[in-house]
Amino acid sequence: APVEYYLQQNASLQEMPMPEVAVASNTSDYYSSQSQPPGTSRHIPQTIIVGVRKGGTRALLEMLDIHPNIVVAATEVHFFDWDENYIKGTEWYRNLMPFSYKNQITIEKTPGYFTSLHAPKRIHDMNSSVKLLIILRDPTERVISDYTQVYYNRLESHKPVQRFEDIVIKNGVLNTKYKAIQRSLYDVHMERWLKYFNMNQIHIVDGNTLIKTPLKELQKVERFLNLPPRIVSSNFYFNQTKGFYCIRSDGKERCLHESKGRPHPVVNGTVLEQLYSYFREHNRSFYKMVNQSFNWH
Ligand SMILES: Nc1ncnc2c1ncn2[C@@H]1O[C@H](COP(=O)(O)OS(=O)(=O)O)[C@@H](OP(=O)(O)O)[C@H]1O
Repeated sequence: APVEYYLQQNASLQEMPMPEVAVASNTSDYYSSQSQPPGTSRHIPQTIIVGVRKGGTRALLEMLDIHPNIVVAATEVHFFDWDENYIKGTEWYRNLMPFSYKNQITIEKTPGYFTSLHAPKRIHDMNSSVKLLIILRDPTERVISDYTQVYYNRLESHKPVQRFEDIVIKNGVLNTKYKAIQRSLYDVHMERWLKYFNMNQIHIVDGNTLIKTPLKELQKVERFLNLPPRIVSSNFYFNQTKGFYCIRSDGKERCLHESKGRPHPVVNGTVLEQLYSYFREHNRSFYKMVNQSFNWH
């Protein structure tokens, strides 16, 4: 069956991400729950973070929220990938956006858009000049992160869990039908986006770099969005306990939710090699497509 077949099975409950919560009281969620400040209104997003799931989408959104010219939707909206939301129409979508001033851009993130069959066309139909942000990380690392999330979701709902290796290897060969593997075929998904959007409307954020040197990646995004540089190194501090950078903004410090940055299982070396070699060709084709290389295995 084609890749699309497996991706359409996305909605199975056990694979659903946990509902995301806003990390701090100074996010736009808090802002939008307030009464409408004079001179503001709700706008459909001029920029959308379309994925990828487990790429670092929440970190990217929260870090962009530092910028005074950016307001962000606090929750994942799933407008373009879930039919039951899409049929509610653009006004429904707009009403979920925070209030913004004229000099601010609205950003929402829904990681599921990247692998959705319908999202590219639907987003294009809404606004053909929208700017898209896609945050990607090493595809094998992304599979392990995806597995880890489902693992914890299942533990929390008292469902049985399987070892990573037992899902990924079936009858001695790589189980390429595993949805987490399908989601890491970046070239397959990117092809659909490029049917509707030019590369000059798309900016790819390196999720591995965002973890290590967030400022560097955010400055590139500021430039892509034609925003004045406002995000600075003092907006970040490394939290030793969490093992990740956290955010300092408006006199407050905040780290992402504990479900972000969870330890991954140690994966058998042979299995890792099988994954690396499976993705290698796809990565090469992706680099060509976007005219950009990444340090993936
Ligand atoms: N600063 C900071 N703090 C915490 N976590 C960070 C940060 N920057 C990037 N990341 C990485 O973000 C990964 C989660 O990605 P997403 O937010 O896209 O996940 S989701 O699809 O919305 O569930 C998450 O994946 P895991 O490490 O597997 O938990 C992190 O590696």
